[in-house]
Amino acid sequence: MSVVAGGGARMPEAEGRAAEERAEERAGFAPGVPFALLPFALVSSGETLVGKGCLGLVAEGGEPLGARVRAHLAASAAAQGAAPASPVSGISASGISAPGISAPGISAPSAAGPDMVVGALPYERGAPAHLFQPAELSRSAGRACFAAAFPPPALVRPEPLSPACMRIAAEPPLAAYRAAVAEALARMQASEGAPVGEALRKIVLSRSLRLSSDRPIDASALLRALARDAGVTAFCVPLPPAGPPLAPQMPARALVGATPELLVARQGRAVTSHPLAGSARRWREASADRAAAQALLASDKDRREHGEVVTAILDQLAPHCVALGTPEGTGLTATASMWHLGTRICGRLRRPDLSAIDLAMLLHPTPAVCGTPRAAAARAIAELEGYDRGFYSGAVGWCDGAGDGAWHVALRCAEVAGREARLYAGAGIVPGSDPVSEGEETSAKFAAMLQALGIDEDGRPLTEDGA
Ligand SMILES: C=C(O[C@H]1C=CC=C(C(=O)O)[C@@H]1O)C(=O)O
Repeated sequence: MSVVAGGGARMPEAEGRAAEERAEERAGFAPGVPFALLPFALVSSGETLVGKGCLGLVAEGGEPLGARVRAHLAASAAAQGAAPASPVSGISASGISAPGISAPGISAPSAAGPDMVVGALPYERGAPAHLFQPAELSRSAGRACFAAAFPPPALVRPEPLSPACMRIAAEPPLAAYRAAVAEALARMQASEGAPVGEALRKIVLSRSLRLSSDRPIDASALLRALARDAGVTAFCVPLPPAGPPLAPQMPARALVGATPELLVARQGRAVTSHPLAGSARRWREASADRAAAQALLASDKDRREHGEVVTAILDQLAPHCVALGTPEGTGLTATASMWHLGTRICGRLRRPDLSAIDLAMLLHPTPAVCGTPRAAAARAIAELEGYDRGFYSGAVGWCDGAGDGAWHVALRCAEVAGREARLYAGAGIVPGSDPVSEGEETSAKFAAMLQALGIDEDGRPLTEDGA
């Protein structure tokens, strides 16, 4: 379906587009390479990190990723004639300073370079990660450095002169997704007699929407819109262009999204995870919204779906921790569009040498994005989804030379490249799930990205009140 999205005065299409492309060039957004200048960003109401430029990519290779990150940062420090930089301390209300890291708000170039890598981990454990050492880093409590790095449109470019025209194709179509959910349920039922620990108990199935626009999609505007939700960590990870390395005409790519889920954070010996699973869409009308939240809290199906994730994370962390628990138990977590069941897990590491990236690789993929048992669920996902998830349901985050860092599950996101975007959403399937409801749940999860793009799931423009 082809429709017109957005507002603004109309002018002949070719003329309007040429004017917009001139404006993009003035603002440093060359048409076709709109992400060349995009920073890495993790934006939340608690803490914001913005990394600009790239001093080097963490190499691929046979070593575990954590070891390659340590080697990269040690080599970078040695090349600059310095001992590895001192650990980045915890963030305070006034922000922090460390080598290559500026005070909140303003990025200051550093000769030494930040003692940190940032980037994205793919869903497939064997696929290449995309981690790099930024040239400059800003970090702030709250969002101060976000506003500086991603200024509102009035400061860098005029509003679009004509509305964008966007087409959406569901891949797989909703009916095929429901059929895959039914097949997942059948496989779980068939495995019921399997030996203890081998029966399939949960499979997370996703679907995607392919979007094409008549002009480059503005990833900065998307990020700004997503970051308005106080319940998420909005992110932007610039990715290398897809396709052959010597294909300069390929548009650069970015992973842009708004996740509510913390895979793992490490600060010193303190380790935290905040897994989510079990979901309900939110409603505008307050009593309907409250009823949806209460029904979610009381739902046996959602509690089982959630319990699989908490148990798996506790089991994986336990051998590495001297203390581990869920101090607040399971409760509700809200984004602007979704309710989730969430459980904060806190532990104290036995050894100080297990870094944030080691911990992320230990836990990923949790049953929030894969299933239980992990290997059998991963096989079912590969067969039933039939596409490569790329970085969706992997993780985005950072790790410094001291091993501290935070990795967020890459959810409610899109891979954006030039005029194309691919959006993803999934749902956990357990015995008792219903294919139609799970399809509706994925639609509800698409809402955050679609609202930021100003369209509905069919590509139709949203009205002023977001309906
Ligand atoms: C897989 C997704 O969400 C996960 C995280 C929270 C709740 C989930 C659920 O209720 O199914 C999923 O496990 C997604 O948003 O694509």
